[in-house]
Amino acid sequence: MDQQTDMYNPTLFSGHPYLVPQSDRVLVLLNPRGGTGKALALFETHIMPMLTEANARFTLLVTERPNQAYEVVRDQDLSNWDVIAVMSGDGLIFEVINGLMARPDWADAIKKPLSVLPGGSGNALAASINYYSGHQQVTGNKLLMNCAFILCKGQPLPLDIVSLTTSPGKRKFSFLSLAWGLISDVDIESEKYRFMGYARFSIGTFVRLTALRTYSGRLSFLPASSSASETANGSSPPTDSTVLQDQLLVPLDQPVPSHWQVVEDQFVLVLALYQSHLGAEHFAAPMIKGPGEGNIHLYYATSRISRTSLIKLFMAMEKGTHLEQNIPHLTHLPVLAFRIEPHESTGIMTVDGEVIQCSPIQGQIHRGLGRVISIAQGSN
Ligand SMILES: Nc1ncnc2c1ncn2[C@@H]1O[C@H](COP(=O)(O)OP(=O)(O)OP(=O)(O)O)[C@@H](O)[C@H]1O
Repeated sequence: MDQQTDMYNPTLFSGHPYLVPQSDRVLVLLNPRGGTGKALALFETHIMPMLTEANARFTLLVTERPNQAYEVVRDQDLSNWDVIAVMSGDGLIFEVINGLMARPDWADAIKKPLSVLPGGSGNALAASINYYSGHQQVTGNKLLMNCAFILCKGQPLPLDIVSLTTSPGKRKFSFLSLAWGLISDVDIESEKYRFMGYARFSIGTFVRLTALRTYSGRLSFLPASSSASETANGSSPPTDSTVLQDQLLVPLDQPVPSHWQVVEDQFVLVLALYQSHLGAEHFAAPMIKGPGEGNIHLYYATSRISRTSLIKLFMAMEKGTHLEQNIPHLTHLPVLAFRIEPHESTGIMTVDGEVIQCSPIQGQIHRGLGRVISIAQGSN
């Protein structure tokens, strides 16, 4: 579908019947402060008419503070809802996934279909779902309309989730990325240009490239070409089902298993990405064709990379052609698990665009643990 419109117009979708089952009950969680702060108005003018047309019953919950969405999905009876739609940037989706994983019945709860309606400045999952569903790369209201159409016409597909550990018992569940160095610096330092919307990332990249930083540390990873069923210590995975088991990992205070690869260097950037888009115009992993393929795409650049190469990288990333450029000192490989051990605690690390403390962290992918509404290629 390559139709795009700024305004809701039901006739545009004639021939594509709305498939939201009439009985579907949708909980819409909306962050009114996301992006340029227009999410609520856009919901009323663009999304509500589509949901009404689709006979979907929805309840709108406008969040009033950080962490509210986390608490709602952690504490509420989810049987009231068939779909949880999140109209926000990636930050609120992160809250929802972590709220679902904090429930005693997490294994069932995480299967609740999510739907993404872009309403923030970082809309990477929305852009990825838009791509998987066969749409052209678009931004702003066009992306929003495509995602609303996907909510109405799509189906729940498996969503990969990466379990991240920073210290014993301290876990986060991530649907998008772990970044250290240039990419997280730009993401966070450009917050002050939030009023510019998505342009904040271009300005932030330019500013950071003029004063490039390097970070010293150790990066370890388990290439995807290794046997996925192999556990970290060769034994059977633990059977305790009260928590999600990371059978590929050993505790952070122990050396990584001997079949992992280790790189010790000065890094300009490290990025572990598990969706196609890092932002609406950052087509960073074009090889990912669906939300549940089961690989982490690991990129890293060492301090030997030139500024010219970095500019080339970011420019080509807009169209997803960066891997065709053979950029020196940039490595890409699919992995199942990784560990990052910064030598210093200075620097910015982000999980799904949210800042975390810069300290040792490791993660492994759980293929198709969650579910997200998308349109599988070949199914429409
Ligand atoms: N009413 C609110 N006021 C302030 N913050 C809120 C509110 N509701 C949710 N939040 C918080 O705002 C954070 C960022 O939201 P979101 O990701 O939706 O927008 P964004 O513009 O893309 O921001 P970012 O680029 O920082 O991810 C979320 O982590 C959430 O906790």
